[in-house]
Amino acid sequence: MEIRQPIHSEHARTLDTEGLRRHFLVQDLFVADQATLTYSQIDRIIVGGILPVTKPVTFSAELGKHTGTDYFLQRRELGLINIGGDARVTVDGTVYDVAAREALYVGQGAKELSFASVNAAQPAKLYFNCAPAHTSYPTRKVTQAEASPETLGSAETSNRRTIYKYLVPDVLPTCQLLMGLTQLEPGSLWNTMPCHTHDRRMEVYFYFDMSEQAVVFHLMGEPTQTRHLVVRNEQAVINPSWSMHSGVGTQAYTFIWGMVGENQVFKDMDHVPMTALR
Ligand SMILES: O=C[C@H](O)[C@@H](O)CC(=O)C(=O)O
Ligand SMILES: [Zn+2]
Repeated sequence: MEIRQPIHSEHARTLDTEGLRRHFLVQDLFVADQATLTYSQIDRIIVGGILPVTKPVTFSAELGKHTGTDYFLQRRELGLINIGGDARVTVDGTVYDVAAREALYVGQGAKELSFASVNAAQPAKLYFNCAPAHTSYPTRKVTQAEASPETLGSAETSNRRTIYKYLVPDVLPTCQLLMGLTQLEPGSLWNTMPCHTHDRRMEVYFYFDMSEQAVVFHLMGEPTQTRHLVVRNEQAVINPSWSMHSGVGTQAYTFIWGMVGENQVFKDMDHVPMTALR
């Protein structure tokens, strides 16, 4: 498990390209027959990917050492969204068939988890966020139709997109984790502009559905001290609470957002006036 320390906004201002990438960018999320995990000390979120190909992937007993618990989810909850082929996820003996663009919430206390691809030629790709939890809510699958889609933006401003809210209080209870997926329409390139912060929650963006040539210029930093990261397909960015988060691509793309922190009100955002951006 890779550990990322938290970072002060005054430190972040001083970083060059390599420094920004080292602290905020998560690369190589999907490795065949493995689970990759990056543990950020910002709200103690764990960001990861699971790519089962020739055999099911399980969480090793070693992981409990990192969390100081008997097993990985003893005091944690987990949310995943499948961006690959059909998956079969087994949680303490119960099998969940998780197709492309479906999500699975796994409640605190789940002991035995196994992640398999239904067809090795079209392996499942499970992107997940995992956060400390204080109680156990039921494990449940959420389909895209259940994820209260909301389309906003316009072609004129190149930001026409649909936000699918999978793991939000309107759909199911979680301790703190919120997760969803935003899909841009062809020809639209911008996400989350006009932009916002939410001092009460941190947020991770994971970009995918991109060709090898495509990049997203992910914008972050204090609104008066913006910086950018060049992000490629299937890479994630850790955005601290003080950071705005937005992006513009060379082509349309899709991204998964995940938030943890103080409250679960999706609309609780501090909108940044366009005139304030530097
Ligand atoms: O706090 C909420 C998150 O930043 C995202 O949901 C925003 C987003 O998907 C978008 O505007 O496209
Ligand atoms: Zn946000």
